[in-house]
Amino acid sequence: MKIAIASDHAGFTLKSHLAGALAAQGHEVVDLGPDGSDSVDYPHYAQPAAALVAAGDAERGVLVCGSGNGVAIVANKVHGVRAVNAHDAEEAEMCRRHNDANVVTLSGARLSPDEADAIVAAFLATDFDGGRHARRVNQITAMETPA
Ligand SMILES: O=C(CO)[C@H](O)[C@H](O)[C@H](O)COP(=O)(O)O
Repeated sequence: MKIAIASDHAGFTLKSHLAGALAAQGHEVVDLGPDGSDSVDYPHYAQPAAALVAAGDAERGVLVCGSGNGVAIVANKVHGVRAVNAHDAEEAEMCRRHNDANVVTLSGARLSPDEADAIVAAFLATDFDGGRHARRVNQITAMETPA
């Protein structure tokens, strides 16, 4: 799977771990930075990664900041992106099954590498349930389209 990944300084260490782990699993990882842990502003990194997902140039996105909240807010500004800050594998599974989330965001401050691996694995492995959930996701998408 082609995966866009990005972070800020507070997510850099976990992002680097995940980029390596995902590549080792055979995924095509597009790392949009940053390249180090110097202080940066998360909108500058989260937006290009989310835009790649929205454009269909990456199937999923993985974003990391200190809390996971800032990058989620940014990603959800991009039309076509449904980003969820997942704290455990069950949340990651459910945001796929019910929300067709295409971006997962993570807390670099609170998650261990093993916890993050489990969240991302569930996020990538789980399909959308469709059905009544598709109707609701379509309602969200309609909100993005000017009348
Ligand atoms: O969590 C974040 C945004 O939601 C960021 O990664 C930062 O950790 C947070 O904004 C604090 O910023 P600082 O410049 O590292 O103090």
